[in-house]
Amino acid sequence: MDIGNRLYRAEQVQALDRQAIEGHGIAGYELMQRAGRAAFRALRARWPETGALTVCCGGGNNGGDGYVIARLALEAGMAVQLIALKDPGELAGDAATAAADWRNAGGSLADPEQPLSGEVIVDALLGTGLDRAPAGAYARLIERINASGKKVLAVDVPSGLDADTGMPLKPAVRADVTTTFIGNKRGLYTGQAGHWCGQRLYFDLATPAAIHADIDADARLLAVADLRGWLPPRRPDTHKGDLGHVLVIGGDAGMAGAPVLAGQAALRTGSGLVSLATRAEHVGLAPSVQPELMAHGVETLDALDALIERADALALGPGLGQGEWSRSLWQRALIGDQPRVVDADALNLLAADDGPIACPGAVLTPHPGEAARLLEVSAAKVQSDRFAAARALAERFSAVVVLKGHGTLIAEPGGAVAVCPYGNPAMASAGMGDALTGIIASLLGQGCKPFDAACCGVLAHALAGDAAASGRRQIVAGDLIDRLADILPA
Ligand SMILES: NC(=O)C1=CN([C@@H]2O[C@H](COP(=O)(O)OP(=O)(O)OC[C@H]3O[C@@H](n4cnc5c(N)ncnc54)[C@H](O)[C@@H]3O)[C@@H](O)[C@H]2O)[C@H](O)CC1
Ligand SMILES: [K+]
Repeated sequence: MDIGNRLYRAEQVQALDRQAIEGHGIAGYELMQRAGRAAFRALRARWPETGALTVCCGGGNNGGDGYVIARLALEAGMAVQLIALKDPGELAGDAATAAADWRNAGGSLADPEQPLSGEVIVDALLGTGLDRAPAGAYARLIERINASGKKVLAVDVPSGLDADTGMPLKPAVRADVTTTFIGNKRGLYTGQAGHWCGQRLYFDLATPAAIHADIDADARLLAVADLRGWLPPRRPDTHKGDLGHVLVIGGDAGMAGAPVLAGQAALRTGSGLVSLATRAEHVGLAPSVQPELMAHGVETLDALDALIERADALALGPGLGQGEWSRSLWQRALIGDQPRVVDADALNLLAADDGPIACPGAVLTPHPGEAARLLEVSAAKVQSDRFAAARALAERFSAVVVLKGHGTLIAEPGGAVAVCPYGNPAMASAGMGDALTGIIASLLGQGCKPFDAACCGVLAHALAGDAAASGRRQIVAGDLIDRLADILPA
């Protein structure tokens, strides 16, 4: 796995720093200079015409990185307005060295009350040392940076953003680019992080891979290259019977289309056969929009049992509703031998049930609101630490959990967590969840293990959404489903 796809908490990154310094003899100031060089190069690459910088330096090593950047800019002939929130003479360690080198290169402090004059602002106020909400001069400068309308490069972490959770301890710097070093931070990839980080660039600073040997990543970033490894190989003699039969259960009054979208997505993901168990009055819809789908009106549990019997995987929940009919199907289909996806109203029924029901072999796919109901907390609490929420759900229901939203998380009982860095706001519309349910159910039916099916499904869904959106403001689930074939390698 690419080192940059290993995601860490801030305290783990500090341990990596120590490993590099104490375990491999790379001086801290050498690392700081490499960080400053990497950030400066990224800045020049992104904004090559820039001739003037404003560099905002805090009182620790994040500020130290800023002094390195300021010195490099001076040496490149750029104008540099450096605003220091701590007297450089009071800095310690590597930051003091960086400030001295900046001073020797001709650097001088700007009046902090002057307007921010640079074309690009470098945020080197706070990094992994953030331990409280910015206040006083830090808060005021962060607000000035955000109000400036200038382009912003954040050093290591946007100041004020919690590197573990992706939540801003307001105020936080809103950056166009965030350059992060040595250990990629898990909080840069989920929740609100995309809003505060902008483009995320990771640099290993040429530290030896060995520094990662003794520190287990807290999570991993999904990568496009992972897709092929999860997809069952196709042999020349493969036939539809080899590719699984998915049964989609849902489609109560007013929601006839949800199971159809899930079924279409399952077909596009490679299922051999897809059936729908839905309201009798909805049976005609599926074949009329997708003749490859088989649809059955299920008004008795015997009829459902016969269909479940023939299925290799279930997609339980799209448009299921929460009435008597819904609940009877849900009770029959929630637990069983086949792997299953439990989504939408099937999750709400699960949350309404007294006491958690273990769902071994299942993949639960809540959005933050459904997750909140399942954990009996507020949605804000879920979003305040998505990693903790996803892990708690996986343990509570003994199931793989997909916590949807920006930076979707996939957690399995026992702790492994994957993060999806793809997807876009044009996907915020009804039906996207039904499509994801169908994709994951299809992969389960093709023999993928639940965690792999969830990771592969989330990744394919997000990549198809990016391909379908490509700059548009809004797409519908059908647009995404149509792009799955382009995303999934033969
Ligand atoms: N360690 C290395 O070899 C490298 C580190 N790099 C950079 O260093 C920072 C981490 O530096 P650190 O001094 O630990 O913390 P910060 O600079 O983020 O914070 C400094 C200091 O500020 C105090 N503080 C915390 N929260 C607040 C707040 N809200 N307001 C004011 N002050 C606050 C607290 O005492 C902190 O200790 C890392 O991010 C990298 O940028 C190099 O990049 C690589 C080598
Ligand atoms: K910063």
